[in-house]
Amino acid sequence: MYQTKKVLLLGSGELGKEVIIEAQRLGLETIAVDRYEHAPAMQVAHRSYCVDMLNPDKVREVVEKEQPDLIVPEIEAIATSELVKLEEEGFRVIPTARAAKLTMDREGIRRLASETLKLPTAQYKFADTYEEFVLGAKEIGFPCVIKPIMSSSGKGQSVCRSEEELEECWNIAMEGGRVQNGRVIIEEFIRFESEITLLTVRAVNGTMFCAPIGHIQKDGDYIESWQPHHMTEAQIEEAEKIAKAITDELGGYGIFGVELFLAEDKVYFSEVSPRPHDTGLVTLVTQNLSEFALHVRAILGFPIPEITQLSPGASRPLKAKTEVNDYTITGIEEALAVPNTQVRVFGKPVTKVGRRIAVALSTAETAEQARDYAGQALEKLQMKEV
Ligand SMILES: Nc1ncnc2c1ncn2[C@@H]1O[C@H](COP(=O)(O)OP(=O)(O)OP(=O)(O)O)[C@@H](O)[C@H]1O
Ligand SMILES: NCC(=O)N[C@@H]1O[C@H](COP(=O)([O-])[O-])[C@@H](O)[C@H]1O
Ligand SMILES: [Mg+2]
Repeated sequence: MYQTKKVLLLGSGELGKEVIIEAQRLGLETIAVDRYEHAPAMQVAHRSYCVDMLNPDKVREVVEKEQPDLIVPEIEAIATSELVKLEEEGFRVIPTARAAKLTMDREGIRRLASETLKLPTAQYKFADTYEEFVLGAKEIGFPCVIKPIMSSSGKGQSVCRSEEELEECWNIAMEGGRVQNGRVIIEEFIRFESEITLLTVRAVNGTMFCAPIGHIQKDGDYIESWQPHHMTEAQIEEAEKIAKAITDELGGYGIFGVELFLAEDKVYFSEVSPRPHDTGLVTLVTQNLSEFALHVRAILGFPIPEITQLSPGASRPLKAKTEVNDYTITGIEEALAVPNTQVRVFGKPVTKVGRRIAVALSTAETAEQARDYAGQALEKLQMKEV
């Protein structure tokens, strides 16, 4: 038998699926874990487990049974305090258990970025009860952005434009979080000109940055991303400075998605994923090493001599419009007739409104042209209930 390292992925969505594929390309043994059966990464891993990852005992049980060389968080909603304990016992958590814990909820990472590192962020307040929330929102002012402290892809997020909308925004947050815990963050609404993800990789040979990825978000979830995004020299310098500061603080090896808002006179830090980023799916077609390949190389302690952007590119996710149990995606053949275009189907077992189920990826001579191609491809793709 070929003897190799064992990677245990906590979270098995579309991003994890690509991580597993890259890990297998380097001969690793892969185990996928998630809260539901038939998750995308489970479909390509050697083995899988379906457990409640917010339950510390369940996380420990799988880790102790499998004895992985690397524990790789893929989603924020994990019992990260247990990861801290497992790390103390000698298991390796990517990038570090502290990074997973701090970014698990918006409070840990926001306080670290703003209060400890003094990075520029939107003003913010936290609230546990409706009364605190009302006071906090009035203090921040309208419009403000409300988010459950533990959620991602915009779940439970809303923009509150006036006092009349407070109750509705609170209810959205209570229903959308990944755990039933009332705490929310209230953020000042930043009128940015554009926003980017600066993929930053910490590897054995140092910290490197990918070309900036521009993106557009709707209801807190990305609907389009492209690379490169045009920035001034001063903006790039500021963005890299912020990304270096936050990733140095989090430490460990791996890729980080540093989310930044570009305003006329300022670059704001928004948040950071200590793992591959959804907007970075575009790197599957633009770079010599995708964000997934970079992550795997970095966590194994292998060198990354250079990150080269081979072509401008763009991505457009296909999001389900309804909640169904049996579905298919039509129009793949037509989408693939668009020049320089690929489609990745995630194979999620069921849909929910707004759930990402596939992505169109295109390259072209310019990011604008690539955006146009990816848009044409997306138009052809449709979720159909069967
Ligand atoms: N304070 C803010 N001001 C203006 N827009 C904001 C603010 N906070 C968030 N947004 C918008 O909402 C988007 C999603 O917010 P955020 O990244 O905090 O949510 P998320 O649920 O963590 O998303 P993901 O997991 O996909 O990164 C941002 O990319 C931005 O477009
Ligand atoms: N913004 C974070 C992000 O995109 N995470 C990706 O989405 C999956 C969850 O999707 P689901 O909610 O459809 O199961 C996660 O497992 C990860 O791959
Ligand atoms: Mg985000």
